[in-house]
Amino acid sequence: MSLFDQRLSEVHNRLHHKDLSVSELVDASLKRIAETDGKIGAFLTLDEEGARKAASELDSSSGERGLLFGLPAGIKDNIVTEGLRTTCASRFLSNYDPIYDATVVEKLRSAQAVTVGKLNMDEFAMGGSNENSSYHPVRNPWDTTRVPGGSSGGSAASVAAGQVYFSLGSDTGGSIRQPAAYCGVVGLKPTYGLVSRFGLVAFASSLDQIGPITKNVEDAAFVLQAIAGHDGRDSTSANVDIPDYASALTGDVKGLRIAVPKEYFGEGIDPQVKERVLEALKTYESMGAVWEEVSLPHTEYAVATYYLLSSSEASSNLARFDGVRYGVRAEDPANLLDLYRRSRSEGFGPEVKRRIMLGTYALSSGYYDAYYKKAQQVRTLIKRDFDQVFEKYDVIVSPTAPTTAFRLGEQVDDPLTMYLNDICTIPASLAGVPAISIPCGLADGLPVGLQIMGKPFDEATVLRAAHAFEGRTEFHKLRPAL
Ligand SMILES: NC(=O)C[C@H](N)C(=O)O
Repeated sequence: MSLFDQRLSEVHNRLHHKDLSVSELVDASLKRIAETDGKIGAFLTLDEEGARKAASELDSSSGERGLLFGLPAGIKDNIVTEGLRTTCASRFLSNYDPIYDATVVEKLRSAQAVTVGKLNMDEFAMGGSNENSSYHPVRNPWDTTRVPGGSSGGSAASVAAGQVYFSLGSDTGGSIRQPAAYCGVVGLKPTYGLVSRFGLVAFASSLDQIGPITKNVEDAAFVLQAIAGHDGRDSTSANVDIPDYASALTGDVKGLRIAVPKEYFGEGIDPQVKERVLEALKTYESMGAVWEEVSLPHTEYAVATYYLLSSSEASSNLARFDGVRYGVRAEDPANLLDLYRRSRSEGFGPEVKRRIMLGTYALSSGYYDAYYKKAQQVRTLIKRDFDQVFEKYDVIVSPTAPTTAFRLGEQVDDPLTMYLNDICTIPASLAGVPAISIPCGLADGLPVGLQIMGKPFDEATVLRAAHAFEGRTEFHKLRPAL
């Protein structure tokens, strides 16, 4: 068993008894990356020197230990790290070394985790396969001819490949959960506002959330504990009490009321994926939970609503990349307009350009009411569907993605098919509610993800339900043969 397959409590126990050092943990991470990343491509930047230095400082430190003491972590490359290159997997930011740390990075440091590097992703988090990285694609550790999902593909693949103990990803419409499902790991998108977005390069500000990717639910609870909380530097950060998530993991789901929305089991859902999810519901039944079919009637509009709103917000957020303030500047511009035009044409990849154009169109006068405003109204209807179901039920369960990981190249020229992969994850994003993906079995040797959605700020119940399932099953222990 690899060091990173041990539970956090075991690792901490060994560190405490000096049977293991932080330097050994970091060396194990760097060695595994050196051995496997040629095949996977999860990392864009490694910080070997910084990680080794942090490890030796922790080894010689005394006093109370942080929650994530000594654990090697990878960070998605759209979360800024002081002095450590942060590219968002874009050519535009190929020379960007931030002058500050994101709040989550500060929080990881104060919890004493060790950052080993920055993880590959779809450019500016736009994509569901990681093929939109301007540098190189990520490959799925279960089958390197397949995609790891996206946009946090590097974050999910690095945990699945045992390169790091945990990682951080970001989720706008499924970018933590779908890659976690494809790579057979745990991925949690918190309630909008629970985790600070300060220092997350904005894609769609009303949807973006940072969250953990881990090998098991208990670790997800610990990482969430470390990164959640109010931050005055993010105006959308919620000022709520943060419960002790680990103490919610009781293993007990007796009487838990599970809603199963029929719209998530229709056309386009792979029969084997459906089968695994129905088996998971039987497992819940055997533990004393009760489930019933419900309807979330506006589900069919979710994908269109999301791509209108997220592209509109992206077109506005990405206006800051103009070759003047950030990023690579076009050579020898004839005038200011030429500078803008060529810097943006050369800096952004095709998918980012597509979204900027879609979003600019949706926001332009004359079309605003028909597209952007209408989409905002539909978003409210989708949110209401959730509110109504949560009046009677504690959680909503569905597949995380309609299929398992597809092959590289299979959908890259077909943006619409690519967008439809988000059908199960987007509604929770639009409603702003928490959702986790956990492994629930294999289909033709590839991992299937189970999605559990919860009430706003009720991560504790989501984690409890996910953890109880893990206690009854062995799926989270399956590892790819790399
Ligand atoms: N960013 C996300 O959450 C993933 C989604 N597939 C998108 O491209 O927008």
